Amino acid sequence: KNSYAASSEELLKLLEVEDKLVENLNGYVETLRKKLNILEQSLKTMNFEHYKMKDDYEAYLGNPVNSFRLIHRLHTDWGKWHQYGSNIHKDELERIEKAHQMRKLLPTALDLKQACRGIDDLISFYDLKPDDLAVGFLAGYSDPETALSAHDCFALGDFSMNDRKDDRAKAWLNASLKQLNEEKLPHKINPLKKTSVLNTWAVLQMKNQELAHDHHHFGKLPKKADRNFLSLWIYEEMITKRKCRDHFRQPSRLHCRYNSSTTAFTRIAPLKMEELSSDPYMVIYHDVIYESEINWLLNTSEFTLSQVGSAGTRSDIRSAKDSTITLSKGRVVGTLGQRVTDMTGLSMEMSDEFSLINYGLGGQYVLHTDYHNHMNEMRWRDGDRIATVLFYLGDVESGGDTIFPIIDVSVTPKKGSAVFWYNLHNTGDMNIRALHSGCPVIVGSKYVLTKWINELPQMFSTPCMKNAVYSDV
Ligand SMILES: O=C(O)CCC(=O)C(=O)O
Ligand SMILES: [Fe+2]
Repeated sequence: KNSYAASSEELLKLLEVEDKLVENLNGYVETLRKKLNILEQSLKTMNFEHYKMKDDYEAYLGNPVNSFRLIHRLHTDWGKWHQYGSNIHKDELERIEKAHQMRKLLPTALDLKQACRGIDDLISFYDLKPDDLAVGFLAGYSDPETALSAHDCFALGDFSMNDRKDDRAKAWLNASLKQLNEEKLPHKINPLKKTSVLNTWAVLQMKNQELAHDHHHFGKLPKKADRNFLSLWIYEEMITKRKCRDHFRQPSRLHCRYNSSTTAFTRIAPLKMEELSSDPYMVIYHDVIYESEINWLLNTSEFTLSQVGSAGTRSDIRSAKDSTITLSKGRVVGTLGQRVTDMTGLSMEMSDEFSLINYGLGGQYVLHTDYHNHMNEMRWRDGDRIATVLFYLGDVESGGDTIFPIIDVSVTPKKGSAVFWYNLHNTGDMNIRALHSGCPVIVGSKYVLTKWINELPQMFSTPCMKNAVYSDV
């Protein structure tokens, strides 16, 4: 048997095959529709009698003719219904048999592979984008009629993955998810499950990290971490050690207690907190934001697609979808501002507005520090970000930890928790140990709410230690 993908002659034959299949399925649907019509008719008749009787069955049965009819129809009609239902029409059977016969004319797995290879070559040779193909944009022409289905994209993603083109595979999987969300005519008999796509994604993600582990970049890097190279170096180290992947949430070296001392509020309603690090000072609060507040945040905010904000640039590697929003209005925002004060003992004056970030599949926040480290008059005028509070608005199925690679702390998003840490030393110097990153989301989506706290209004409430020991890396 010839390969279908190879020539247009062969493809023409396939068109004929499809013609016949469509004709056959049409006939099958027609036969079933006739059957359905008959059944609907009988149902009407039988319902009519049945409900007439139920209206007032004493009156109904008081009439001997009705009693006779009841017995008669139960004896004959209902028995016939069973017979009719179990009797598969000859035409029906023939249609199924024909579809079965035609299976041997259908393309095989090998044909599909060759077709995938064809598309893949097009992409390689002409530098096309899977995203463009997915929506029917090809070589300058846009035709929604030729858009690929979620299933198509998934098949191409699977092919690219087996062909070791991981970036391309990810692009296809993304396109597949997008089509899944937008599909107007989803396939009822052979539906594509979202979890299948997500699982393949997860496999890909893990494979990537395996590869990163195999390349020992270490040798090429400066032995003594030069300040300028620090970021790069740590980043490499992070990948190599697969910190994101290992869920090595450190058991708390310090201790867990209730915070009942920061403000008057916490004295009445202590917050559950867990200390993660003393340099920089870092704690997690549990159950610190209510379900109702989370719902308000997620339902009221309009997500605008944009790159993750000023503190860190978004990864070039990939980031499926993320969005930031500034929340400046609303009662909940005021309440949450007060909550942050209760947690930190810090004033919210001059701080950035809350920022809501949503990460989709593979979404990440590359290694960064939250401070600006302006070393001129801007610092005295605008202040720097002394501390950060990061609320987790939901759980993440897999991935998405916030990691602090220098101090080996990793925080797994947990709905209702918040992590608080200092970015600056008491001296006002930046603390490089607060370097952090949002790991790529593997499965699920991640919502966080960030408050970057300004140093200036804290002037009189935080201790000033002029000659503090500079505890760098
Ligand atoms: O999403 C995360 O885990 C990190 C977010 C972050 O670093 C920030 O908002 O500054
Ligand atoms: Fe950050």
